[in-house]
Amino acid sequence: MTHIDDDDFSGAASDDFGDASGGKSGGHGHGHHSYKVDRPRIEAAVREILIAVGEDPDRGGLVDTPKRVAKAYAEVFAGLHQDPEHVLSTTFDLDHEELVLVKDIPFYSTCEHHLVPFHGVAHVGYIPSHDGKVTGLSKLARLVDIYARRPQVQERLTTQIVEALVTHLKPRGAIVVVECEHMCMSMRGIRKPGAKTVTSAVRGQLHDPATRAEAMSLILGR
Ligand SMILES: Nc1nc2c(ncn2[C@@H]2O[C@H](COP(=O)(O)OP(=O)(O)OP(=O)(O)O)[C@@H](O)[C@H]2O)c(=O)[nH]1
Ligand SMILES: [Zn+2]
Repeated sequence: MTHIDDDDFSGAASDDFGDASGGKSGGHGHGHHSYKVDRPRIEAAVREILIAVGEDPDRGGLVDTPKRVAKAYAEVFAGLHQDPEHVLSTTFDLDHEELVLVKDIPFYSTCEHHLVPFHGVAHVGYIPSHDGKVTGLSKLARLVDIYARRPQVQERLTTQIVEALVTHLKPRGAIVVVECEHMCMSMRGIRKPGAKTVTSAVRGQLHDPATRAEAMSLILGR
């Protein structure tokens, strides 16, 4: 398999994400990982967890669970093996030097502290520069997924998205706002369902108060 797109999980029977970076090394920021999702290892671990919580991993409803979880993890953590540079390499010659904003991009991520989901929406905007690049709108949503499909914390998710924009599009400014509910705060622990965490990261001209206020009013205006 030479390239994995978000839609390619019909082919999840193959675990080899080895060349998902398009042959480039570096840029994925996870050089210490092997490029493979080791499904048998996940299966063995899940079986252990089932035993450890007091379940019978051999009962009918659970026999295939380790396999299912391994398949699901390969999908949920696929972003570890995907390269943002590759996604943002589709660019257009458009003479647009004003704000481009895709808002309310829904996503699911996994809290790296508890390995339970956190989910919500991301708002991703940038101001192209004359010598910078304009990319396809869907690519901004793909960028969100690449970083969401990893063990994450919300703060890092937010800054990784904005940094990828800065690095690969060289915009005059960039803004990312992420609003999430963390299941680790809803279903366990402090148990506050509905509590929302909002994080933002701005770069370049979006630091300017008027520009930032304009972006924020577009983001928050429902
Ligand atoms: N900053 C940040 N914290 C997070 C995120 N996701 C989960 N957390 C927090 O990570 C913290 C882990 O705290 P610990 O005290 O080590 O773990 P814990 O005993 O399970 O904590 P409780 O959740 O309070 O029960 C908790 O406060 C979580 O709310 C995130 O994306 N960003
Ligand atoms: Zn958590």
